[in-house]
Amino acid sequence: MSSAAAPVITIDGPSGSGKGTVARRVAQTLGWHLLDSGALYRLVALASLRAGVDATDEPRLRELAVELPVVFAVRADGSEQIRLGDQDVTLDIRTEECGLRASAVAVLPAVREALLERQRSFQVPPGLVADGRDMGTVVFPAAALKVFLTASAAERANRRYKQLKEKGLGVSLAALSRDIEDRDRRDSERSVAPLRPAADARILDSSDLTINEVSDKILGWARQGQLAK
Ligand SMILES: Nc1ncnc2c1ncn2[C@@H]1O[C@H](COP(=O)(O)OP(=O)(O)O)[C@@H](O)[C@H]1O
Ligand SMILES: Nc1ccn([C@H]2C[C@H](O)[C@@H](COP(=O)(O)OP(=O)(O)O)O2)c(=O)n1
Repeated sequence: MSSAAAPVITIDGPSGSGKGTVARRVAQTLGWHLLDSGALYRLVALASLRAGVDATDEPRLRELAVELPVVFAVRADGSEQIRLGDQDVTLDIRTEECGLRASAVAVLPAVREALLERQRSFQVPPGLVADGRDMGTVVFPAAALKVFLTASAAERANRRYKQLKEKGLGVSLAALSRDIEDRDRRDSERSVAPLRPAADARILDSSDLTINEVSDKILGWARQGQLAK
């Protein structure tokens, strides 16, 4: 099978809707590859913060995105590790500071363009599950199954609050709710690749569903579409 023929499932949606968690589960169940596209934007954000590059300096940010020395690795205990050069940045990219900066650099067309081919290179057999904002609309418009995962803003803020606390990254719920609102607005209102469902996406509201229920629903759609047994 050529790599272009490898099937893709896209899961797009706003922050805290559960995309990353569910994409990982679906990929594991199917034995497919995983693309956490948000991690790439977060890595550009972190690299820019560390290099003292301004969030509006499009030419320098583009360079950082082109050069990004990222390695998605698995540790001996099976956990995932994200490296930037020889530095383990798995946790550093998950802070709200990095999320907000990622949302800011993601507005810039040159940054998005610089990351496009890198994202498409993940489409290899036996298949790919890709999560982000524009996976179904821009990066993989021919994906076999497109899901747009949502949840109420309050539920998403609560989830993110618990998640960051578990990781030892302290933040107040009120500040987090504001950050999520800001990010929702910026991600949805930008002119290039805004956050919105593809015309052929299935919309799934996870506010009252467990992680298992969401994963099973998507796997059911994959089976209906003959993508899985
Ligand atoms: N359906 C769900 N019900 C309850 N918690 C969830 C659900 N989906 C995800 N979560 C939790 O919410 C947090 C954010 O999920 P994550 O997958 O990182 O969201 P996203 O990638 O959309 O930002 C994680 O701690 C995850 O375990
Ligand atoms: N495909 C993507 C993925 C992320 N982004 C931008 C917009 C998001 O606010 C940031 C961070 O994305 P990420 O998916 O890691 O964020 P959440 O886990 O949903 O909070 O990057 C994007 O513009 N396009």
